[in-house]
Amino acid sequence: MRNLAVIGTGYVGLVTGVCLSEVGHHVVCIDVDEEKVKKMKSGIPPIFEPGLEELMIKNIKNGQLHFTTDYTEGLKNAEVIYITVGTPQNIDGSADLKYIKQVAKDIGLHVTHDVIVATKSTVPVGTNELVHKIIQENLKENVQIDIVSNPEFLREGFAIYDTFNNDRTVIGTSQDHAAKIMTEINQPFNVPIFITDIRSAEMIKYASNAFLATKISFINEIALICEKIGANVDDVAYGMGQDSRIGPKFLDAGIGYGGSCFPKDSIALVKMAENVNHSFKILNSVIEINKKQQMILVEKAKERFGSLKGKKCAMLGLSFKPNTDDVRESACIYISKRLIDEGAEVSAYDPIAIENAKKILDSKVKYGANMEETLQDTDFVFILTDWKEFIDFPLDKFSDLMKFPIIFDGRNCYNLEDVKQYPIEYHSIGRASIINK
Ligand SMILES: NC(=O)c1ccc[n+]([C@@H]2O[C@H](COP(=O)([O-])OP(=O)(O)OC[C@H]3O[C@@H](n4cnc5c(N)ncnc54)[C@H](O)[C@@H]3O)[C@@H](O)[C@H]2O)c1
Ligand SMILES: O=c1ccn([C@@H]2O[C@H](COP(=O)(O)OP(=O)(O)O[C@H]3O[C@H](CO)[C@@H](O)[C@H](O)[C@H]3O)[C@@H](O)[C@H]2O)c(=O)[nH]1
Repeated sequence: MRNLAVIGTGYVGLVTGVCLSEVGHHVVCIDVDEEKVKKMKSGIPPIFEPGLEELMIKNIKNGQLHFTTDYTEGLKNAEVIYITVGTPQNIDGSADLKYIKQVAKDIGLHVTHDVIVATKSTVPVGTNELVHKIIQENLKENVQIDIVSNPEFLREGFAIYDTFNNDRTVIGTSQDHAAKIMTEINQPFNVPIFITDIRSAEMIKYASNAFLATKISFINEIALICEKIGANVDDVAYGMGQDSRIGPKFLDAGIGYGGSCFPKDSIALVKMAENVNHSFKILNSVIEINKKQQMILVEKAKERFGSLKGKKCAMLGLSFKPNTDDVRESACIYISKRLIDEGAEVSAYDPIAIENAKKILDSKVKYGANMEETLQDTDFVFILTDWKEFIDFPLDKFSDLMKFPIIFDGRNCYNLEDVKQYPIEYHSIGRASIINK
């Protein structure tokens, strides 16, 4: 088993550190955020991720997992250093590499022995070469630095499961020695390993996210056509997904994709293509379709009511998808703003993301303690996230709590035949509306 350092403890860093310690490696996680490190040292994860806390506490207790803000201490024995810091967007949409560059400099300044540096952050093609250059420029000792691109494919909400059950691990390197060590470190996860060159590994990550985003925008366009021609997009997606060349996943029509990855990575890939004089037309359309799709419920509500001025809306679901408290690029940000601009009153509820939402949504948004309180006396509901709590909510309760239940479901949470049993007006995505008085 190896001594490893993980720099950055966001989703990727913390999950990576915890899972590597779980399979027996000795891991030190380094972060510049002192508050966060203090919390993690006492076993409190700064993010909500099913199963993470238990594994974290277990491995801290058995001495496999440590946290520090000190690079000297953190890198002292590391045979592999993982870089997992954020790569947010610049104003023009390209990837902002300021955290990556800072980390590369700090590795150069602190490392005193031969080491492999593996980048897990999503970085534009060529970045690992830049990381190598910055480390070399700052080295104080004559040591060997091997560079590896090791992109991360985990999904929030399934991060631990994905680490142990991923479809592939990608290792990009030109060094046989580095490929051998990285393969050995990853062996306990039992995930197929694909070794390639650094640039291809970097591109695999962006191309994968862009392709998944494309599937989502494609089915959302199909949904809009289904509504106009009287087909049911859920059945269409099911029928398409039966073809193994297409596959059933990522064909759920809805209010588009959000989160910390697809929106930023798709724009970053467009920019990367522009830098080599290629106009990435499909991906530009995917992004444009997604922006439009995020507003689809507002358009439906405006069509239904004429004006939203003075209307009371209950917004259910604030995280960008279920099983996470992450609200980064969640559709609720744009939808609530538009509702307020249209003069509507917005009450909102989410099982776990309210505190994060409060930090970014307009102060005019009011929050309910539960679904019942949020729905009380509202004119219409927007369902933005397919939380199990919403799917399981008894449909008759909508009529009990609302003046007259008008539901705009952005995630197709309910079966149309079930809805027909209740006095509910129901508008969903890519399916016929139900007007039951
Ligand atoms: N979130 C995901 O599900 C996911 C999945 C796959 C890939 N990625 C990619 O992984 C990268 C990280 O994403 P995230 O969501 O985990 O990031 P994040 O922004 O949530 O966390 C980054 C962490 O790095 C720390 N940090 C910043 N500068 C540092 C420094 N100089 N030294 C030490 N720590 C430092 C921050 O304090 C923070 O804790 C991004 O490139 C992202 O695109 C994310
Ligand atoms: O059929 C679908 C599938 C997803 N979504 C939406 O797409 C977004 C992203 O969902 P998901 O991919 O499950 O979440 P992430 O945690 O953002 O994971 C993506 O982004 C990560 C960061 O790069 C990658 O590591 C993962 O492989 C990739 O799935 C969410 O808003 C979902 O609601 C749909 O609208 N329809």
